[in-house]
Amino acid sequence: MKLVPSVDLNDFISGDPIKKQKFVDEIGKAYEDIGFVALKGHFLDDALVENLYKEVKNFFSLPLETKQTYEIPGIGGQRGYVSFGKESAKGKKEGDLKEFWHFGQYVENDAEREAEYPKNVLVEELPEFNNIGKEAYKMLEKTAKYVLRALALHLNLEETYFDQYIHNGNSILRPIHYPPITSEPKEAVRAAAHGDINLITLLMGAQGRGLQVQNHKGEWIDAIAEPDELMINVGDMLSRHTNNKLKSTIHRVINPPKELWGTSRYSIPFFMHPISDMKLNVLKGCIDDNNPKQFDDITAGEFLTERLIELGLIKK
Ligand SMILES: O=C(O)CCC(=O)C(=O)O
Ligand SMILES: [Fe+2]
Repeated sequence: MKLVPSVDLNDFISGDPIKKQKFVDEIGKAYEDIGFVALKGHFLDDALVENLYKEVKNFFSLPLETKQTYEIPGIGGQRGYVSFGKESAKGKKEGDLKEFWHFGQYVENDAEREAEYPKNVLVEELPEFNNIGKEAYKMLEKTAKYVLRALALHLNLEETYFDQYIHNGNSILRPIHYPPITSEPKEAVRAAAHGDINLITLLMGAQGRGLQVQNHKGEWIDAIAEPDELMINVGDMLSRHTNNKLKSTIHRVINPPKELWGTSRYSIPFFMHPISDMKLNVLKGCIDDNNPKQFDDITAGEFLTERLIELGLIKK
């Protein structure tokens, strides 16, 4: 049984109103149910994906001392390198078995917003890593914009409702390396069960086994995408904003069986965040007698800070 539904973004941008509506209905239904889709027809071409993986592998292969020169204190790991074991899922004390990098927004024509965000960190040893990261960031952001337009229509909002909040938004592209496992990990896993913080997440690299999502019955389901698909899921910000009509599904990355401990896993999520002043207050259209308002009013900025403290990335 295929458990994560597949959709094709070409339907949405085809100009054919019937196909467009079909996409809106399919993704809307999937997000009210399992909270995940596998999406074809995104804006990353094969060469970009291949080069991105090559550069990401080059970066994580650098000596630890070199990588650590890019670990910047005081910014909650929001740009540059975060070393192995630093991040733990909300409520968990063991660190995840991963190291990662963060590319952030390339702000256009807004000095105030630019001053709000930490600067992107450039890797001197790998000029192409910086260039390809920026290109992938832009293409994932563009893909996410169309997905959010479809969701706006599903929620009976203006199609471009989210555009104002995501332009120059606080999105993050996070290449992750889960290194080979060299000793009994005990309680630690590659990524402990969690919901994502942001509006939506676009994940490259869910082709191999490892990623699992939890269904309504509490069962863990393998989420595996085709090589040309991105896995796209709802995050907690969008779930709050829609009064949990759209579901932010708990997911995790399990450790491989012992015979595969020697292999690395690479994955590259793009966390689509809005600008920090977006109000995540529950939309009026998502409240009714059967589903009264479930969440307090909060801005995206306040919510993010709360969660980064819980993840151990910023200290109180
Ligand atoms: O590595 C993966 O496949 C998923 C990672 C993930 O869920 C996350 O970083 O939020
Ligand atoms: Fe996640």
